[in-house]
Amino acid sequence: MECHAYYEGDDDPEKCTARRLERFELVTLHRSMGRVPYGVVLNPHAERALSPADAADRLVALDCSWESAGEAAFAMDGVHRALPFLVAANPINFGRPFRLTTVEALAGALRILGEDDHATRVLEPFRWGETFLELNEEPLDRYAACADSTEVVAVQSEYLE
Ligand SMILES: C[S@@+](CC[C@H](N)C(=O)[O-])C[C@H]1O[C@@H](n2cnc3c(N)ncnc32)[C@H](O)[C@@H]1O
Repeated sequence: MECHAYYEGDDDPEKCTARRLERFELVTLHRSMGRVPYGVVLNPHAERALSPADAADRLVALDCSWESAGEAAFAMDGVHRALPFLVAANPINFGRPFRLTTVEALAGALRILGEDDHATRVLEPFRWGETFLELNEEPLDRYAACADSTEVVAVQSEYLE
């Protein structure tokens, strides 16, 4: 699975997970929207939740600050999908649902799509990376066993109750 990110460059470069992934050759960063390839776009505003039915060979994230991650920022072409309830393990938003870093979003998506080894690999450069998979092990296993987005949303509703 190819991992891509559009890099907006408005977040603290020291803490930016996409830049770190690029250094480890685990993601391809694009600095122009026009160069972002077509794929499954990880978009928290998308209507449909990601599920194993989303046969994908390319994931695309938008790396920017949360302040500029409004709906309009996700202007790239592709199949837009939101990640279901998952909890952040990064130190800035630890324990907070839905507000994932770029690497957590990519890893969560890879796990839901059955690419477990790849998910582990992208998290390796982060000291809290393993914690993300541990914290979310049960929901990730359950989402990965779903047939489609409707089932994923049904599982998610149990965590939101
Ligand atoms: C807003 S950026 C913040 C990046 C952060 N500065 C970093 O260093 O990783 C996080 C990106 O991850 C993806 N993402 C995060 N949470 C998500 C969710 N709940 N559903 C879908 N995509 C999500 C989106 O592409 C989003 O733009």
